[in-house]
Amino acid sequence: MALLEYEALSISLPGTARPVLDGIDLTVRAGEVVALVGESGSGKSVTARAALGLFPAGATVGGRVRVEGTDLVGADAAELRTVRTGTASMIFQDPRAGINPVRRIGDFLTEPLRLVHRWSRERANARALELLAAVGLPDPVRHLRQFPHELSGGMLQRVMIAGALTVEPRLLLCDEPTTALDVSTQAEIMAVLGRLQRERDLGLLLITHDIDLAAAACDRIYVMYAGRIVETATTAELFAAPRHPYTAGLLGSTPPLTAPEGPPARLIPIPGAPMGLLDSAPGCAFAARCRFAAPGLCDQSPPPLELHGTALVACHRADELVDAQPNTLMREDS
Ligand SMILES: Nc1ncnc2c1ncn2[C@@H]1O[C@H](COP(=O)(O)OP(=O)(O)OP(=O)(O)O)[C@@H](O)[C@H]1O
Repeated sequence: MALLEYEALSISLPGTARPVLDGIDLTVRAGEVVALVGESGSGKSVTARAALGLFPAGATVGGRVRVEGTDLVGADAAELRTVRTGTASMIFQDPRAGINPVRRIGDFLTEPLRLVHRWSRERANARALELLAAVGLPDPVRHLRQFPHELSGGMLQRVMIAGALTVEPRLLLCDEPTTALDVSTQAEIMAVLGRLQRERDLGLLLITHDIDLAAAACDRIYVMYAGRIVETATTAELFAAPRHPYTAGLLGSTPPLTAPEGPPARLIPIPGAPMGLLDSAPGCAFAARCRFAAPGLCDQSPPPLELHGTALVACHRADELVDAQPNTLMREDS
């Protein structure tokens, strides 16, 4: 049984032209690190929140989201509580938005343990101290008494990671956990997450717009566009041979983490803009921005997510493009 499993999850909001999520299939196994990558507005955060049974107000929800077998679509209050206070935890982009500025760090870390799990103050404090040390904060005893404004953004994100781990979850959902931080702090936070994931054998779903960050941290990558998964493969396969033109576009529009030898690669932005919820297309949602779109095919019917080689790809032309090198797929002028 998968730790986290989405099966044809669809979410629609009233007054929109297309679903926020359209038939999402995604799996995270125990101890596995998986990324969900895509541009702003593609539906990554809505997908992550669904793993805690959090759906947008007024939404129509279809399909399944199972956490250790419990389906959160239509789950009752007791099932949701078990998942949210035990199995799964979430870390968000902005640590200051997730913590009460007038409560001490110690209260933030110990209250869930004392109020939900009925731990004694001593036991909860001991656990908080252990976790503050585990996330690499220098003075756990002092930090327990501090207020959020006394810590830097990077230190506070470590506190949020400690908070997410208080109940010993098996699944950690990380929604852009480093986007609000400077570059060197980003690397430190990713290192802390990686170490804790390995030590505790956590299943981890990393939500990010940064495909290089995903590659550095993850075993497998799902690429999302306009509410659909357009490609998924192991990180090595995806980077060696991206099969969807959007994946290739993402790879070509972000600077590589490590500089290759020779002159720096030219970065090529993906032309056009992502599709909003008020726009819809009868065919592939990426067709209007895709230099490989075939009139009469790609603009007519949505491509299904199908196995091409070892990757799942939603592109009508995936087989024709399979031999194209990533740089050919990305070049504007070839
Ligand atoms: N609660 C909500 N009510 C109405 N619309 C929503 C709600 N949550 C998300 N949306 C819309 O759903 C779409 C997907 O949003 P989502 O936050 O999942 O995107 P994202 O890929 O995480 O983008 P970003 O990286 O900018 O956060 C957006 O158009 C957003 O405006």
